[in-house]
Amino acid sequence: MSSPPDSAIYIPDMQSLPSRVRTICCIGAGYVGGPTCSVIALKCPHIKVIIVDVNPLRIDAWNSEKLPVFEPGLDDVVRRCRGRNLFFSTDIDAGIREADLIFVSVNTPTKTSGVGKGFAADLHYVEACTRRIASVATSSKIIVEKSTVPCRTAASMRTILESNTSETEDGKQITFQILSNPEFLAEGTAIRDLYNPDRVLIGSLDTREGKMAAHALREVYENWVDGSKIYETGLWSSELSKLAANALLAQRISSINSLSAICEATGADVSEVAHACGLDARIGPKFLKASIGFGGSCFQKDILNLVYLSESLGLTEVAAYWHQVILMNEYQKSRFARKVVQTLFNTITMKKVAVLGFAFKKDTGDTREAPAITLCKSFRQEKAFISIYDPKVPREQILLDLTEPGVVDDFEAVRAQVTIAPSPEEACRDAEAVVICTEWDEFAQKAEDEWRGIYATMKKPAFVFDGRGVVDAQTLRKIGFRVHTVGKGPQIIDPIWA
Ligand SMILES: NC(=O)c1ccc[n+]([C@@H]2O[C@H](COP(=O)([O-])OP(=O)(O)OC[C@H]3O[C@@H](n4cnc5c(N)ncnc54)[C@H](O)[C@@H]3O)[C@@H](O)[C@H]2O)c1
Ligand SMILES: O=c1ccn([C@@H]2O[C@H](COP(=O)(O)OP(=O)(O)O[C@H]3O[C@H](CO)[C@@H](O)[C@H](O)[C@H]3O)[C@@H](O)[C@H]2O)c(=O)[nH]1
Repeated sequence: MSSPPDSAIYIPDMQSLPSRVRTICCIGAGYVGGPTCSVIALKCPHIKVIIVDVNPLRIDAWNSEKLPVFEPGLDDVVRRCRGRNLFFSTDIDAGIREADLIFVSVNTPTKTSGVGKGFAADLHYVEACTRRIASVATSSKIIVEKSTVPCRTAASMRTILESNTSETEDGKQITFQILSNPEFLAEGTAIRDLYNPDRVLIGSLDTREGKMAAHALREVYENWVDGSKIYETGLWSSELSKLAANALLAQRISSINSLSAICEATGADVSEVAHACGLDARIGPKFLKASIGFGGSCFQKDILNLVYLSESLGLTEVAAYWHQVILMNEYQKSRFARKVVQTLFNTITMKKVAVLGFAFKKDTGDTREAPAITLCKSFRQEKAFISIYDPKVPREQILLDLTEPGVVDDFEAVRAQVTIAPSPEEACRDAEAVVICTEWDEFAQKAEDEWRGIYATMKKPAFVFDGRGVVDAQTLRKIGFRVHTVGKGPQIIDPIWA
């Protein structure tokens, strides 16, 4: 450390922040870090992008022909940049040292033990990255929170970084600026969303250095995003906006799903109700598709996080309000599972149930919080035989998802009860019911003849439970199927009109 000059207040000589970004390191090569930083590499050929991860298998896969994440368009992006200005590596320290700007894009799951268990975000991966950056950085850097984090996480990161800063070789103290830049991509449309985002949010401290750092990140995005779509806010607003956006989106789904229950009981049609409501420009048509419930790694986790934040702030009513969105989602899943059992004469024991689709939505192989898991687990409890077909989810992943952790011999029990079919036709052969859990195009576009073929191989009466509203119920009924579609009740003829 350089010694302070005599009789003067010691002000360390600070190494200024990089004003232009030349090298980016992304810590976390997952569903967000991989696609996001691959697109940055594609759109910014003058920037070197290094994506690092602790998981060597994941990095190997990113460096192979079979990427660890299935996402339409992603293969092409990676093929065009990998080895040019895009690199995947397990050498986290080298990546940190080389970068001017570091994205922290690690997982922030819900805590499973300790204080806040079941609600709060587990921030230990974020903290581990922050400490690693502090201990190995040899130059000033811009640190960007890409992970979804609770409001004020940047303050903790800042404290850790400032308590551990070192000096450059020529004795200048290195500095860090933290930005919040939450990611809004949805899986299945990630590349499209990244090419053409509704907005890019950059939160910074309201200081000269904070604004400079935000400007440097803005310049990266301006290589392909119109400047008017880049919205700069304070750090805490940016962090909270991410949780708020997911809570508002999920709330719409729980709202329409709650209405789907009323539709089923009255004979109203939820797709007509959604369309009628969505025609109001103030409501809008998107995100009003009734389903067996929302899944995915984000909605539930982020709302639980918001609930925990509200509780911690003593805002009990606010916490209860948002918690209801999750409770409604649980209700929707269990309501659908109950409907299957009730319709099949109150028992599915020893019956074969075909499940079409296991991913939490179409165009992804991701099964995190997939409603199909809840449904299949409840069919398992009813002692049904389950045959599952999904075009993208690997067999081992499905078996793992259906195994109860910590239950002795459950893996073998799952294998005895669950089969993974190579096609929808195979899954449905000899089944008593078909349950559609994911809206894959191949189910929606199945021709009448193909359904006829499926019908011929099933036990009779043959039932279809459409949890996504994707099949043409009338055509299927014509073939002979008995069809239940979420949000569509039996036509009740009121005696007045009969
Ligand atoms: N999945 C989505 O669609 C999505 C969208 C927007 C935001 N987010 C948020 O982005 C974050 C990442 O989500 P994801 O789906 O990419 O998670 P993920 O689990 O797919 O990827 C996270 C990666 O981080 C790695 N990692 C963890 N700790 C590390 C460390 N200390 N050093 C190096 N690597 C480490 C893990 O090995 C893993 O590969 C989460 O906070 C999530 O809420 C996710
Ligand atoms: O009208 C709808 C829309 C969606 N869903 C379901 O909701 C879940 C989530 O879908 P979606 O939001 O499209 O996918 P995610 O990849 O989870 O993306 C959400 O979560 C991400 C992670 O935070 C955010 O970045 C995205 O903006 C946000 O849409 C899926 O199970 C969908 O099937 C419905 O049931 N009805």
